[in-house]
Amino acid sequence: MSEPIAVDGAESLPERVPVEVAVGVLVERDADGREGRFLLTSRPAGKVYAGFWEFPGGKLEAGETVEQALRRELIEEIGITIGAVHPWRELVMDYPHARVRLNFCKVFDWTGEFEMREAQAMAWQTLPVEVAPVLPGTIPVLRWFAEERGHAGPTHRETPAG
Ligand SMILES: Nc1nc2c([nH]c(=O)n2[C@@H]2O[C@H](COP(=O)(O)OP(=O)(O)OP(=O)(O)O)[C@@H](O)[C@H]2O)c(=O)[nH]1
Repeated sequence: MSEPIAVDGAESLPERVPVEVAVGVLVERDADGREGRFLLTSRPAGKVYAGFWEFPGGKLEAGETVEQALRRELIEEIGITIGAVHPWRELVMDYPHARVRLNFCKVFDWTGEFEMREAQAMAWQTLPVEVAPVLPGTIPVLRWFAEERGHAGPTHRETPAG
């Protein structure tokens, strides 16, 4: 797996055991199976990085697998029941507040109505992402999308438009 990515302020901290996080990358596909828009949600008020855009998900609870945590989090946070979970990539991020291992899973099928149960916002996006700012841990995912899709140029903006 790749080296951890450190956010400013985290470098001097001692080695920490990562907290496991299940992250859902919900992607729309067309009739030919080509991937299109993906879902970002904003972090709720009161959490670290409030207002930053990320992929929905959250920490594993004791005894849970990534898939179980993802199913639970997506019902709890955005009100949908997901179908098959496709493990995609892993990334360790060192934040000042925590070291996390992000277990990104693609999801192409879900049922239910989207309901932002933590008063977040949601946005279906393509590259380059229009919403800003995005969470540091989201930026590598946008790069992976760019590689998969042959997208050249910026993947996101640093500050909101306007
Ligand atoms: N959900 C999610 N978390 C991410 C992403 N990228 C990323 O670095 N993270 C980090 O992973 C951790 C996830 O924790 P969280 O606060 O969302 O999890 P949770 O819902 O279980 O939180 P809680 O402990 O407040 O109940 C945070 O440190 C967050 O900054 C992402 O794309 N999605």
